[in-house]
Amino acid sequence: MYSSLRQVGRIVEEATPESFIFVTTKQDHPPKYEYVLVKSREVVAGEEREVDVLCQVTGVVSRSDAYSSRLDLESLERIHEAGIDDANLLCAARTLGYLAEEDGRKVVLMPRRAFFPGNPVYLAPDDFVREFFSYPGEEGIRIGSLVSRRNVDVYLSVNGFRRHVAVIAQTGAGKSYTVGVILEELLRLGATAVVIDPHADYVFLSRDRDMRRHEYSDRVLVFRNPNSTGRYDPSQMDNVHELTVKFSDLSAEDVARIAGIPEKWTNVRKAIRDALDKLRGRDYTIDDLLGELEKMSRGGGKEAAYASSAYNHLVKLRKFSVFGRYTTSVKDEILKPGHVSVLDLSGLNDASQDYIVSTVLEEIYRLRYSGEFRYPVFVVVEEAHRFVPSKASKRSTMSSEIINTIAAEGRKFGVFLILVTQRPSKIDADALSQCNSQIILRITNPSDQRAVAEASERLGEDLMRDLPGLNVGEAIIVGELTRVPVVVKVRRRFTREGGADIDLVAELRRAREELSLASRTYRGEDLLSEV
Ligand SMILES: Nc1ncnc2c1ncn2[C@@H]1O[C@H](COP(=O)(O)OP(=O)(O)OP(=O)(O)O)[C@@H](O)[C@H]1O
Repeated sequence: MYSSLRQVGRIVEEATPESFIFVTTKQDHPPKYEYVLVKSREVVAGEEREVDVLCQVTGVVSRSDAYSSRLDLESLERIHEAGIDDANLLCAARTLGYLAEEDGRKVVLMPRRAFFPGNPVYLAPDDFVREFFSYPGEEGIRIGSLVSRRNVDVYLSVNGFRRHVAVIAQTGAGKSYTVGVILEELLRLGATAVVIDPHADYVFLSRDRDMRRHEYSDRVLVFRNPNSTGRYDPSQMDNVHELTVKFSDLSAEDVARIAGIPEKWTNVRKAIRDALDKLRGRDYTIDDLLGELEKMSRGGGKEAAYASSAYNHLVKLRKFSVFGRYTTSVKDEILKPGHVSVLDLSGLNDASQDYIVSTVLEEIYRLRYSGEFRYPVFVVVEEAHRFVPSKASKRSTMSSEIINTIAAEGRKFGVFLILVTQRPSKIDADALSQCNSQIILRITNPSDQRAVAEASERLGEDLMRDLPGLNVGEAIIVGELTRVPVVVKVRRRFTREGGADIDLVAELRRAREELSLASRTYRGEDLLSEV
């Protein structure tokens, strides 16, 4: 099938259908992550036939008997001078599978029969590798290229998003960048998506890297809360809308929670309830509630003290002008077919963000559940551990229930989650394990590595070991998004990032220029002369 198969080794010692080792050459050995091909005989559709099995190098070891660790340096030098070179090179490889057709679709099957010692190992041709990592036409989205072969593009299965996705990495490893690539592709496919964006990382999605509009600009909407700390000027951007919540829609419990009044402060909470009772039937604002509490605090006794305490907590909320006279409608404004809507929650306290996320997600779910919204919806939740925390953290949030519901039932109603987190050990294990696919970038923290391993059955020990060694923008992808686990260099974004690392050198240079501070480069001689 492949005219120019190049042999790079032979299988030695024990070999199983899952893994084997092969001896290769020192000059030209396949590096770690490289793809190799081994031929095997398997029963496919009732017939035994030869199949080409894709395998991946998981480790490379060189060994020598002559250069023994028991010898001293002089003896080793003598061996070297005598021109003895008995080192050989061994590669460990794991099997990824062979391609077969089932119901007109390409599937990857694992071989059942062992490979045999002595069998040749070939370098896998590019076209063979490509078949594993591509999907026909609109069935795939291009995420990047193979780390080990940059000329082989990697696509994710669009249908793989049906069973939710988790994007996990430590800070700065490239999570938001990767999600940006996915959103670009979803825009191209005309998908409807809502992005929960606590740090205004996605607000420039409508602009290219040079801040120019691109062909999908009109289909990116940004909902900016009045407290946003996002570094963008709405007047210079397209499709920026205000994100607000009608204060009088909040229950007494919601108000107390958002104001940070602990549940056990029942008397203070009651003061809020009493004040709200007096305002019922009116379209009141936070100032009206503060007015009522102030009146109550002027009376005598304990009630006045509780009202005063409630006042002092609530007055801090006033600065969150997100709570106004109008609730931005999910049905009529946020959820627009074929649009990506970014909810910029930056600058709000955790409880306000939590309230907004829970109400927005509940409404999205309702609209899909009832059939009122006819298209599938992708929901990106950045900082997911803050909205759906682990049970062990003993933190309760309003949004965890709806996120767990969507994680468990959403796929039946066409709501698909992309949970993004830098703390997998801090996110609810149930929600994480409902994400059938994981895109995992660099993680060095052992407890986070453990949490990832627990949530993903497909992340074998080999891949686990690779997590700390990934570079920025490199990801291991496992699950239904790909036919076989893959290590990818995520492609460049064409849209502009919102939360990219700042160029500190350039920023300091600008500060020096603006402050007219002289900059001086020290050379070695200068320093010596000063001493
Ligand atoms: N695939 C990539 N190609 C090029 N640059 C990348 C890639 N991925 C990430 N980067 C760069 O690395 C930096 C960190 O990326 P990003 O902001 O996505 O990380 P993060 O994991 O989301 O971090 P945080 O948790 O702090 O938000 C950015 O400056 C970004 O430009």
